Amino acid sequence: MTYSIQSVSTQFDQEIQATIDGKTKPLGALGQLEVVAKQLARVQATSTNKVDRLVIKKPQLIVFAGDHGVASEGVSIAPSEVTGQMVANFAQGGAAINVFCRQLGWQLSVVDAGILIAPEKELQVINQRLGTTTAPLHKTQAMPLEKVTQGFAKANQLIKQVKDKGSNLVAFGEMGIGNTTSASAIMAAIMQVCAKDTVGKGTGVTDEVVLKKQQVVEQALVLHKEKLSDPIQVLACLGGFEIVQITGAMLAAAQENMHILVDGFICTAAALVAIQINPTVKDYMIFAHCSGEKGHIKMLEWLEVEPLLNIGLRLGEGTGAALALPLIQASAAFYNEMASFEQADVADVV
Ligand SMILES: Cc1cc2ncn([C@H]3O[C@H](COP(=O)(O)O)[C@@H](O)[C@H]3O)c2cc1C
Ligand SMILES: O=C(O)c1cccnc1
Repeated sequence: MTYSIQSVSTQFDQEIQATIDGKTKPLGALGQLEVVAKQLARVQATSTNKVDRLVIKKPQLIVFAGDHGVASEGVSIAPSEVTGQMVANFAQGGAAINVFCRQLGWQLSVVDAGILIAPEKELQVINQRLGTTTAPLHKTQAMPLEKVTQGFAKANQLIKQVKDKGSNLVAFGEMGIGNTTSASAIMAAIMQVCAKDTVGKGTGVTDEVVLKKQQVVEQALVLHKEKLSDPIQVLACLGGFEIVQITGAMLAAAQENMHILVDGFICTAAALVAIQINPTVKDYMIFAHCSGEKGHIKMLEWLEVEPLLNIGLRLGEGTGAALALPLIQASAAFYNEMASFEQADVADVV
């Protein structure tokens, strides 16, 4: 699958910076909100050729769920069944992500990307199943290559629908017991670092289990060594059905000129792969937070990006992304609504 992602417009950079600097505040005093405002303006100018007003329309959060064969190695505090149980919880409105979406005005969709226990028919879960679970990544490929292509196609369609409904900002969350092991393996493969630097406690496993996770990841990296220079193969060998679809959805969202809000460790692993596939996608990404999961800060440093929040979240589900939305809205609001020195008749300090 190839993506045609436009480089974001830089032709209005001077005008954007002048607008930001002209507001009634000391230069740079709104910190990262100014960085986000500039990024929003660049992305929006790419399709509108205008930078006079920024809009955040119908923010949409999508949680993708997938089960992982590696979970049977005991790499999590929970068994695989919990993935399906949490999917039902999402559909019934009881999870952390539901609470924050209700509080903050996100539209929330839940996607079954391939889980062991399929949700009851009456539950509102979008069926984009690529299977029931991946294979254990340290013993064989997690999935055949075709599943990656299929997953990208499904994600693409979903993003088109979201765009058609009028959204210009999409965030992703994930649910999948064992997926910090998969994400750690992806991180190690792409950043070319060893398992020791990528594996953390996930749901909160003991130090003994962390060692077991490291061994599993090391074994997977050795097993698939020949294939890991290709990002699509990285997904097939080490990924999960939810991670595949998040990667595809990020690329599709950039192609649709939408803002992408990246959540924690697992979603950033998907972002790493997406950037390998098409580096331009990065211009559309805003990094919501720095997770408490050990490897996340290293991923963010490697990407040379600054997350908006650092409040020790280590949950996933898209919770960090959900909580960062008000900051993005604040960035657009100050850009649109703050008076300039001239308008307010304040002596210009610039
Ligand atoms: C009840 C429960 C709710 C969750 N919500 C998100 N996760 C998070 O934990 C999992 C990753 O950690 P690990 O690799 O250690 O399994 C993912 O499902 C992630 O979304 C949860 C985990 C549990 C147990
Ligand atoms: O940062 C995350 O996304 C995360 C960390 C631990 C467990 N689940 C998700």
